[in-house]
Amino acid sequence: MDMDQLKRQAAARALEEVRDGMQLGLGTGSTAKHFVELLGERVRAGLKVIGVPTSEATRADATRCGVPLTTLDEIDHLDITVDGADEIDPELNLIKGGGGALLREKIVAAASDRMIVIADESKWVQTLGRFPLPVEVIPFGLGATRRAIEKAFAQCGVSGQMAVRKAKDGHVFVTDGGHWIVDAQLERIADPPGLAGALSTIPGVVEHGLFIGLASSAVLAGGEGIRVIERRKPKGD
Ligand SMILES: O=C(CO)[C@H](O)[C@H](O)COP(=O)(O)O
Repeated sequence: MDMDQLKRQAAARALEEVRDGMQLGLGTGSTAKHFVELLGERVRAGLKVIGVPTSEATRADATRCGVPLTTLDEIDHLDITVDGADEIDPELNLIKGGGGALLREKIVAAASDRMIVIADESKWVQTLGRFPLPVEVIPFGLGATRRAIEKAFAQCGVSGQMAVRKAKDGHVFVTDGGHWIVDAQLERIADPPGLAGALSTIPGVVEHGLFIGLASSAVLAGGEGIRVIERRKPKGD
């Protein structure tokens, strides 16, 4: 079975948790796109749900698939967010933002009663960090922000190359919020909550790709079948 089929299987498993009347956060990326497509099939068959997309790309996909959309200004909470991830550790800490949507993804996940992460098994790691950590930054004062990020890394015992993300056309990648992303090649993040806290205090950092205490469960599809890992601590701890 190829990777794309595994992603679709994980998405299909998460769809089993969706009930009539639910308000859903819709993630971004190739795995989340499978979820949106499968959800669209159910909506066309009569399921009543409403979704909040985490990116303009997902908004376009959901609209094409016939999934009705709303915003976090119109509704006061979400029942479930289903989203992919770049890395998932055994505490269900995540690295996200490979697709550049980390800011909206984190806002939507934090507004949800449950976040279900869907992925193929390759995203499961013992320690986060092999995937470059995305840090969303304000272009103004980037030099100062980069120095502050380096200082935060040093305080947390990590270091590595940082690079401003480029789009396929070679220009700087600009997020849906109009910001830039610095990708940091850290290799091994021993204390994800500590690093998340340190990055959050830097003025030019809008958000970072460490999702701590947000995922309720992870659905991992692999050659041996599907594994569902539930978070041990309650959400927010
Ligand atoms: O965080 C994300 C986008 O910002 C994605 O969820 C993450 O990059 C995983 O993407 P894919 O399902 O394509 O592997």
